Amino acid sequence: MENYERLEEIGKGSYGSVYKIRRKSDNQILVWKELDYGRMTEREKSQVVQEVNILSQLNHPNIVKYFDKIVDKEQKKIYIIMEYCENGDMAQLIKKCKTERDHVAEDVVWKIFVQIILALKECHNRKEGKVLHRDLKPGNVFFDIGNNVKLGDFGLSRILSQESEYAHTNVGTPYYMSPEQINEAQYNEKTDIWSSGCVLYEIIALRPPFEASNHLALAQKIIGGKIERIPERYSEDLQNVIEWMLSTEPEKRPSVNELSDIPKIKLRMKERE
Ligand SMILES: CNC(=O)c1c(C)[nH]c(/C=C2\C(=O)Nc3ccc(Cl)cc32)c1C
Repeated sequence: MENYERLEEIGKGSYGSVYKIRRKSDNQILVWKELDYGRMTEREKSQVVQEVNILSQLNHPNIVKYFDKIVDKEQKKIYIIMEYCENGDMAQLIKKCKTERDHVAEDVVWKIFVQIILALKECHNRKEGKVLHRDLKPGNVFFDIGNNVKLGDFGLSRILSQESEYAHTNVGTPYYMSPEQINEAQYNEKTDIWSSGCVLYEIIALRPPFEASNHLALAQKIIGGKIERIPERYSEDLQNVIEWMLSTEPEKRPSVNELSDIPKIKLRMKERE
């Protein structure tokens, strides 16, 4: 703790607050997610261990970098130290576009989309067992100083060990919940594909693809599978990939590898190599 100076609170992650901090040794600006495990159930505690374990193993330019963790036994707090993303999260970008009645240019949408796919590829194609993020939403997609996309907050993530191909605990934010999660069926990496389709839709339409005033009506819309076309200014290509990702049946959704073969995505992935 003494190695860092805590600066202002900048956000609320799952289970705790995110603070901007300064590492005294080199004045590097980082963040820590402060978690009060004193009030956590055993399950929640093991989830935190899982989060730190997963984050420390994932090393990719489009996933927030994990640096260290500090456990304060007296205060019963754990601090997860990660990289600072100067330009905040995508929820703020969407809010800004809405207030300024502005739209995200199609080219920027593809750039963001490609980086989310690259981050998901790192998670889903991991040889030690695919990692499901499970809580993809605009509030968990961050931008660094260069506006590079950083997938963050693996607070609800899960490593799918080889044998158990499916997970079944029900978590995640209602808006972005997939049909299979609502049906309490089993789900796998295609659930992340669904929620990244929701995120992509929201960057474009500046609202989630499925909205309702209560969970039941929302669930009916999500299972109903009707999606309003994205604004006319955006291409058929974009509309088609979103519809593909938001297929009600998980098997019909593309994998990260199938998404990588879409010409407009393949092209931009090559540019980033
Ligand atoms: C108003 N808050 C912000 O603009 C903001 C900024 C400048 N950074 C953040 C958040 C993070 C940040 O900067 N790095 C992070 C690493 C992991 C997680 Cl879960 C969150 C962050 C936020 C929410």
